[in-house]
Amino acid sequence: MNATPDASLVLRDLTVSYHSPGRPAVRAVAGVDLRVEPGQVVGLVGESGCGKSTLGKAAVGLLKPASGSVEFAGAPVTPLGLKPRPPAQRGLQMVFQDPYASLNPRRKIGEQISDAVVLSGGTRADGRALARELLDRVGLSAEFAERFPHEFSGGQRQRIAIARVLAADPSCIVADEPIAALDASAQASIANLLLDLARERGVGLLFISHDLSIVRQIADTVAVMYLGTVVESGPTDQVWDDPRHPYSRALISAVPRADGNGELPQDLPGDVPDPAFPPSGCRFHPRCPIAVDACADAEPEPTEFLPGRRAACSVLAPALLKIG
Ligand SMILES: Nc1ncnc2c1ncn2[C@@H]1O[C@H](COP(=O)(O)OP(=O)(O)OP(=O)(O)O)[C@@H](O)[C@H]1O
Repeated sequence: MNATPDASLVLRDLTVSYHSPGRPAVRAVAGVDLRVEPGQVVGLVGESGCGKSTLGKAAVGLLKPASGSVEFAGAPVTPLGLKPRPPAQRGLQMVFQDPYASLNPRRKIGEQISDAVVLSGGTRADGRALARELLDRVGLSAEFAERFPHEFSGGQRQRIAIARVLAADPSCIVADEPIAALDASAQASIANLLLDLARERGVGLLFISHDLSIVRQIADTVAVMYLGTVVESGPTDQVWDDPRHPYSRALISAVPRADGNGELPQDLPGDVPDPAFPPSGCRFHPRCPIAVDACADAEPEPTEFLPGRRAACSVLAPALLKIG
């Protein structure tokens, strides 16, 4: 099983909005460009509520874009439920935060893993054989195929969920906080399992997490989100060692939160604004230590100041380009 060579996931100027009665629309993702190449691990980080999950769901077709586009393997991703997915899009799969919710409690896990084989025209016997092989691959016993989800720990269930995704022979996996619900020892092993899949099978991985230290360990490139926009992106080591956008700087020098739920950016005044009422111009300007009056007027375009490195900041742009 090898990933399709052209199986890139490409988000272009993606905007996703939520509409609730009596409330202004919430642009939870506001004009994001992002690319995940085969075999590449892209980390998506940012504080709670910045739009990471919304972006992940739109990337696999669980939410419909308000504007912009999502393409996988050169074709637009079909929103789920509208019409049958083209076979090539079965290669785009999602791993969720809560593995239990994605498993049927009443069916043996071997059957659930084998469904993907049957869906793509194989026999149930082939599916069962593959399920045993994949359970072994994700570090579980092939004998577990005969058991039910409730018999497993959180970390084991996430391995089962990953085995089920692998049965669809994915070329790209969007993993939305796949370790957030797990205990510390399971967190590292699930993150490493996903990383191994990217390396061994050439699977592209969009790894969404508020855990900066895990992202730093496994991601090749990282995108930092703030209030629906990507403010900085680039090779992980470079962004970590030398963040340029004022928000990335604050996030990367972050302190762990007392509730264990990610990190809090340091030295920033105020809270993340309500995305139903985003600030004008640059969404970060009311909290930004280097903002000037003009930042309230125009939204900054991302500037590529070094190959593969972008930051969206009008104040820094001239200096960044000079450095680049
Ligand atoms: N179904 C919904 N209806 C209305 N607003 C929503 C809905 N789901 C999310 N939002 C809002 O969209 C914004 C982005 O939410 P999202 O869950 O994508 O962020 P996140 O970065 O993944 O946060 P978390 O890590 O807490 O899940 C938030 O302000 C959230 O309140």
